[in-house]
Amino acid sequence: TGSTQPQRMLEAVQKNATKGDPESVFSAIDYYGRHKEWAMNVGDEKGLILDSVLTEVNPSIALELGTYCGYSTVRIARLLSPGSKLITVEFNPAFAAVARQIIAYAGVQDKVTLVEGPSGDLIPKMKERFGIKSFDFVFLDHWKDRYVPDTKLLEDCGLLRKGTVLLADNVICPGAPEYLKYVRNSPRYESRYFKSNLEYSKVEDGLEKSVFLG
Ligand SMILES: Nc1ncnc2c1ncn2[C@@H]1O[C@H](/C=C/CNC(=O)c2cc([N+](=O)[O-])cc(O)c2O)[C@@H](O)[C@H]1O
Ligand SMILES: [Mg+2]
Repeated sequence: TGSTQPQRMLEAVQKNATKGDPESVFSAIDYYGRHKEWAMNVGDEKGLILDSVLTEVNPSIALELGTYCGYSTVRIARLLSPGSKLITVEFNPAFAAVARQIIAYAGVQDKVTLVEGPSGDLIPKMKERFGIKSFDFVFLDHWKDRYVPDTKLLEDCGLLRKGTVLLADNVICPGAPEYLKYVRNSPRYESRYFKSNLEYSKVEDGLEKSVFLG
């Protein structure tokens, strides 16, 4: 009955997931996205790649651009070590409101700070507002034409350090061609493509993992 897709996803979580169990929350969203109504979550297949990169990096401070309903927020937060934090940025208040409820339902709210507003405005304020020196991990999953400007902004604001890992969703579908050119041609990044499929579909998509070299 929810009027928007995020609201319908929240209902699916409340109906099918177990409170405090992050795995059941993102599994309920995957079930919904695969069997009820396609949704732009990173999903279960690419989610396994996200999980493995996260486990390898084990970030103390992580950033997510584009919360949407909080699927990847929950997926990331569940793997963070005690004391580690994820800052997630979302400029649509309605989506942010749903994401907060999904994050809370999963029980990962203590690890997550959801900041409402456009990434372009918020990134320059990260240091002063959150006392961050630099990010260990960044997940890019917002509008695809913002990947390059926001990556440059993160560089210019000194928010990347030698070894920071950027992981970008959808570099094939819908595609982020300028971003691929940027990170693959820059001597400041060591980039690698992880081939997969678009969420809940057979279309090719993948994640680009780029390590900032300083
Ligand atoms: N500058 C900004 N600052 C803060 N929040 C921002 C933002 N730009 C966008 N957002 C938010 O991030 C989400 C957008 C995701 C775009 N993904 C997509 O368009 C997308 C599309 C497909 N697809 O069409 O197959 C598949 C996918 O996995 C996708 O992520 C929305 O929640 C939007 O409100
Ligand atoms: Mg995506």
